[in-house]
Formats: sequence, C-alpha cells, structure tokens
Amino acid sequence: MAVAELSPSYVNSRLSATQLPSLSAPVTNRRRLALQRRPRTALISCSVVPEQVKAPVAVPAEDSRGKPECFGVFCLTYDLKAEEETKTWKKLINVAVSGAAGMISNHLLFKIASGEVFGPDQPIALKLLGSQRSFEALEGVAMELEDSLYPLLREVNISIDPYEVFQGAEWALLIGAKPRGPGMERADLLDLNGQIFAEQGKALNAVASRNVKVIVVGNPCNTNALICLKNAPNIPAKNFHALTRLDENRAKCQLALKAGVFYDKVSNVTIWGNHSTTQVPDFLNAKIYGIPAKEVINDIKWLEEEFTEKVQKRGGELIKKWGRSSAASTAVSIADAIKSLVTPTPEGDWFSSGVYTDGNPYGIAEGIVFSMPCRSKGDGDYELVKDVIFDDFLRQRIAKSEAELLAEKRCVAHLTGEGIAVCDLPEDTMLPGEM
Ligand SMILES: NC(=O)c1ccc[n+]([C@@H]2O[C@H](COP(=O)([O-])OP(=O)(O)OC[C@H]3O[C@@H](n4cnc5c(N)ncnc54)[C@H](O)[C@@H]3O)[C@@H](O)[C@H]2O)c1
Repeated sequence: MAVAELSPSYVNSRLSATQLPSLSAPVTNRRRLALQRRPRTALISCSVVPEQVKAPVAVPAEDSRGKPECFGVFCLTYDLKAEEETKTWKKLINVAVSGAAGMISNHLLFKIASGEVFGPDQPIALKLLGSQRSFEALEGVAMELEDSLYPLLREVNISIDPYEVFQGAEWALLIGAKPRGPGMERADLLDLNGQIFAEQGKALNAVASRNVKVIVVGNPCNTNALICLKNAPNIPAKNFHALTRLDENRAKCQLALKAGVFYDKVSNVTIWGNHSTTQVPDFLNAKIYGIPAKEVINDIKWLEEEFTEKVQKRGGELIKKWGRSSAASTAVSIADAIKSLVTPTPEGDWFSSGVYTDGNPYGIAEGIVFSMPCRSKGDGDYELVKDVIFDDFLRQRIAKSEAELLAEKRCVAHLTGEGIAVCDLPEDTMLPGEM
C-alpha cells in the first residue's frame, strides 16, 4: 500500500471523487489519522479500491495526551495496534538520541530510520534531544527525516528536555556533549560534560524503559557512562556502554592493511580500557584468517610500537586531510555497536564495548567503565568473553588505562555520589581529532 500526501485544498480542487483512493482500508491495516500539532498536510492512504472519498478523521487533542511534542508529518500516526494484527511488523521501538543536531547524528539518524540498524521490519520512533542553542538545527534535522519518507519511521519528537525525550526509551544513544574549549584540560571537560550525563542519567532513571540500553558517545565517554549509570540506580549497570567500537574498527583496518588482506579476514580484535590515548588495541588475541595476527604479521616491532599509535592517531590524521572530524565512521561504529547487541555474535568471535567492570573475569578493578571483549546472543544483552590470553606487555598497558579510569573516577566523585572530587590526572590523553 502506497502513501501519498495531499493537502486538503488539493483534494477539493484537483481530484474528482473517482480519482481519489479510498480511506476505508481493511480493519487490520487501517491507519488512524491523529492530527495533533501543526498538521500541515493530510495523510491519505492509497488503497486499491477507489470510488469513495472520506475526509481524514481528526483525532481529538486528548488522544495525544502523555506524548511529547511530535514533529510535522510524524504527528499523523499509524494505528500500530491494529496494524500489528497483520503480524508483518514488529512492535515500535523508542530510540532516543542526544546531540541529534550534531555531526555524528547527521549520519546515524538516517541509518536508523532506513532500517539498516534494527532491521527492515522494525518500526522506529526517534526522540531527538538537542541543546537550547541547537533547537532550530534540530527542526532542520526533523525536516530532512520527513523528506526522506522512510516507511519504518513512525514518530519523530524533538525537545531540549531529557525527561520528555527519554520517556519510554528502549535505546538511548547519548552523543551530545560540549566540545573542549581553548585552554581546557581533560579534568575540566570531565566536569562540564559529566554534569550533562549526571542529569541524563537521572532522567533515564525516572522515565526510560527499565531495560533501556544506553550507549554513551560524548567524550570522555567511559567516565560519562559511569556518571550516567551511577545516576540511574533503577536501571541495570550492565545496560550502559561507552563507545569504543570506532577504535576496534580502526584497529581491524590497520591489521588488514599491514597483513595485506581484506578486513573481513580480521577477527577477535579487542580494545581494552579507556577511549583515550591509554586505550589498548589487542594484537595478542586478534586473528587473521582464524590464525593469531602475530603469526600472520610477524613483525613484533610494528605491532608493539606502531600499531597502537596508528589506531589512536587516525582521527587526527583524518582532520588534517579533510578538515572535518570522523563523524561518518563514528556513526557507522555506533550502528555496529547496536547491531552487535541485537544480532548473535558469530561463533568464536567477539566485539569490544566499554562496560561496567563489576564481576569481570580479568582482574580489572571494579566500579569503572572499561572496554572489554563481549559476546551477545542478539537479545540486547552481552557476556564477557572468558577465553582470552594475556602476556606481560598486554597486562602492563591494560594497567595504565585502568589507572587512568580510576583517576577519572576520583575526578567525578561529586557527580557519582561518592564524596568529594579529587582530580590528579597526570597528562592530557584526549584522542587527537576528538574534542
Ligand atoms: N566515543 C567515540 O568513539 C567518539 C568518536 C567521535 C566523537 N565522539 C564524541 O561525540 C561527541 C559528539 O560529537 P559530534 O561530532 O557529533 O559533535 P557536534 O558538536 O557536531 O554535536 C554535538 C551536539 O550536541 C549538542 N549538545 C550539547 N550539549 C547537549 C546536551 N546537554 N543535550 C543534548 N545535546 C547537547 C550540541 O548542541 C551539538 O548539536 C563529542 O563529545 C565527541 O568528542 C566520540
């Protein structure tokens, strides 16, 4: 069944009754036209049997009570309950995205709306959170989503209030954060952005689904994720992730380039630790064609001295060439991170994610968000991988990233409810290319 948008005046003046499609579709497939706010057009369903014209039914305003503000054409909603009776569509899921008017979101939102991330039969409601300054840009984003006519995209709401946007959220992709201003240290950024994630954690705790999955992208993302989960005690700590998938994807690409193979031959790549320059891309456990990467590459000096730096400096290199940060590949990596949780992990492989360390089998300090190898059954949950090996070189580097995250944790104690903050970060470990 196709869908056409026709303004009421167009209907009256240009089309005769017999030219117009019928609105009386079968009950299981009928759409409810809920005209809520700023309706600009009438949504007409083009069913196969013409002949009869009925005006779209304006559902009274009370019908929209409890819903946050809808945007434009997305105020005209489907009757999902009736449609579900056809069993052809899954239940609508609520995906909240913060920083929705930013560069990363500008790529990610269109991937999500197209069905590429959650699947081609998964209807989506996008709840977009912006800052006061970006509100008009947010409207622009919503207009582009309207114009893209995605069949899976059933609702779009825009707001600057996290309590409104996170209402019933099943996924929260927390991208929005402040950039590091001139002269600002990592500790200043931890405090500035930490406050955003403390507030958003509280909002998630109050109004999101009890099983919401949260992916924190805004930097410094590991400690922001820790702040967020500490402020959301009613949501399992296991549900919070810090994005390190971009680092994993970059590491896979570098190993593929060095080995002279296409990147689909590279597997079992872990990023351990912080999304910072102390991160540890693990070549000891990585495989190429299912064989240890160390044996295939056979250049220990490159692996120990150059590989990690290449992964870390990739974003900086890209800015030098292109003048822009790596928003597109970051969006791809967020899509990958979600797909890794909603589809079963291929046998024997794993993926990296920054997750809460309590109960980890590697001896890493508890109470921090640390990137580790995970496997999922595709149900949104994950388990930490047990069959990984360590040597002294890997252990020492992991310990450095662990020490950094423990120091960051002390810096934000005022935001996690753990007392007075003491900040003694030794050096600036922001990744080049990310602010
Ligand atoms: N984890 C990673 O792998 C990774 C990779 C790249 C970038 N990042 C980080 O992602 C973040 C976003 O990057 P970007 O390139 O999209 O930046 P951007 O500046 O283009 O967009 C950020 C958006 O967030 C909005 N914002 C600021 N405060 C907000 C708040 N409290 N609530 C909602 N929205 C808010 C801003 O108005 C802006 O529109 C940055 O912190 C960046 O460092 C992380």
